[in-house]
Amino acid sequence: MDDNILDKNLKPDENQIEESLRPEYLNQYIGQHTLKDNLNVFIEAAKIRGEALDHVIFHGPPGLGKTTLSNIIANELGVNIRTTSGPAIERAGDLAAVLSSLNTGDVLFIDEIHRLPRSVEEILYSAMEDFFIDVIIGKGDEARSIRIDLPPFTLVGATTRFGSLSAPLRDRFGVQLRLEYYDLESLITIVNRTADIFEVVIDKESAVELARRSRGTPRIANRLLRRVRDFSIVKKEESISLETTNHALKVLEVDALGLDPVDHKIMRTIIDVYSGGPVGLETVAVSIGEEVITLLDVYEPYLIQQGFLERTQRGRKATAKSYDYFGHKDNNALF
Ligand SMILES: Nc1ncnc2c1ncn2[C@@H]1O[C@H](COP(=O)(O)OP(=O)(O)OP(=O)(O)O)[C@@H](O)[C@H]1O
Ligand SMILES: [Mg+2]
Repeated sequence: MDDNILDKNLKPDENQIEESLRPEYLNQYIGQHTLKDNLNVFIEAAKIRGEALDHVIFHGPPGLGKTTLSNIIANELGVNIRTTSGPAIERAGDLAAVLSSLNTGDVLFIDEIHRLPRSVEEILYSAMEDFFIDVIIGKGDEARSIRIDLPPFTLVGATTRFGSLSAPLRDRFGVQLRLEYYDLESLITIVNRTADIFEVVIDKESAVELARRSRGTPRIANRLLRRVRDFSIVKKEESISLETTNHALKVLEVDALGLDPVDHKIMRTIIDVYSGGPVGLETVAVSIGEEVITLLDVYEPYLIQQGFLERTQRGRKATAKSYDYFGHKDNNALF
């Protein structure tokens, strides 16, 4: 398949489509009820107090809505948002420049915040805690440090790897929110909402099927819907049928549980080659020719959540449930 449904790197046109699908306010945001309720209280309280919202960190697997929520925070507060990302900020000076351009109450969104270089991260400590930064001007004997005061602002961070954040950085986020995989009902609502925006009609059972096979992830639900829509258009359907949905998902190699060939390779390797484990994820990655990071961020969390994979001190293990599902000779039958 040339086009991986799970790919995190969006093509330019896809980027635009994602933008067009982003809910702008909290009341349009589907699912994640506990998180939403909490966030709503913090936002309302900040507005009543007339103060900047406490710093917020969103963490969880890709495509669940971290970037979307960061933008929603700025919209709800009625402030400007500056967006950057960990890998984009190479030097302390880059961050100092961004910070000193903020206005009172603004949101600074740092995506992939776990990838900030350490020297840059250290600048954030005083900025987050006491709203100032110390900047070194000049070199050698001439070097001196000057203090720049910052307006109160809200740092919003997003990460797929909460565990990789250093403790000092993590502790400076007063609000720490974890996104969970979406339940079926929320995903059905998301599929129907996206269908409305795309101006396509979809059968009820097709929406359920897409929701069921989208790995609890809105981004995947939206992508699958786009692909299925293409099949439906070619067949000149008035409404996306279940038959077309099933056919498209088969062609896209998405199995009945939303798992793809890489999931299958991971589990088959652990079961067949490593007798069910425990085996290090690095070893599995090498065996199947995928990057460890991809397995860690994208594949493993869902396999664990579905009860197929277990993380132990000595490595990953296949569960009894995974033997039931993946242990067949002919796994192609599952697609
Ligand atoms: N609760 C939701 N309701 C409707 N659409 C949603 C919801 N959450 C996310 N989406 C849609 O899913 C897509 C992916 O969301 P988003 O970009 O916010 O994910 P992310 O967590 O930032 O992912 P990544 O870790 O890859 O950066 C967006 O197009 C967004 O509109
Ligand atoms: Mg994002």
